[in-house]
Amino acid sequence: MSVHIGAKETEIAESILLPGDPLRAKYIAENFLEGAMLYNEVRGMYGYTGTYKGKRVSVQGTGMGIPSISIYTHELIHQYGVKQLIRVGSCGGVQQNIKIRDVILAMTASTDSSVNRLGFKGMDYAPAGSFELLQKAYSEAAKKGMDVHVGGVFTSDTFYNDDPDRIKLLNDYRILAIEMETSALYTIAAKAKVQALSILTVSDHIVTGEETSAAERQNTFNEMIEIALETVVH
Ligand SMILES: O=P(O)(O)O[C@H]1O[C@H](CO)[C@@H](O)[C@H]1O
Ligand SMILES: O=c1cc[nH]c(=O)[nH]1
Repeated sequence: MSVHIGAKETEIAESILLPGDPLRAKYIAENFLEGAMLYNEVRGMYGYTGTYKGKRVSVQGTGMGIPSISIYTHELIHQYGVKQLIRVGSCGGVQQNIKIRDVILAMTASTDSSVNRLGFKGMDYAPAGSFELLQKAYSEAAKKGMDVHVGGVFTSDTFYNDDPDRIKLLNDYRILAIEMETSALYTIAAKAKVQALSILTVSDHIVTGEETSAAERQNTFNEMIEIALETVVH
């Protein structure tokens, strides 16, 4: 057991999917994994281990924001020996060519969080996803005929932000979408020398205000989940 995860040492697989929402973890376990066993209920942050196409895979909710995902990834890597971490999250589209329901593979994650600056003695660090996982995810998506966007995302410490200049700035620098965890995931994984990737579904568009319905979200989340699981088994 770790401080926030109630699993025994051997109950978590080396490859894990990380949704922010614990109920998305339950949904993935119940609909995509065979023989899924619930290993964590501490704080309602569900974690399950099962198999996908014969390979042992876990799925763990991380909560929202950098502090929360940092706790779970730290414990998963350092106390449970997890080696491959794939976030399966939602995000807000920024560029005009990004449409709701699109899937994004996050190559890099810029951020307004000061966590990395504190750790890097005032210097800027460039959090990047695992090239191997990115390449596999891209090719698995292509095999399924799914169009995905690949590029930089922005990890924000705030969900509600009404500064209009911020969106223009992100747009000018070709940021594809905003979410709240990837910068921390990539930084923690890099230091621990393990692989990480964020696969994101656009749930709403920050500029146009378009939104998905709950049913639409579920179906498009399925595409992202399938890409993540195929990436893990190939
Ligand atoms: O859908 P998840 O994975 O939680 O991701 C996004 O949704 C939450 C905000 O609603 C933040 O955690 C953001 O990163
Ligand atoms: O706009 C959005 C949508 C999902 N997640 C975010 O962080 N922002």
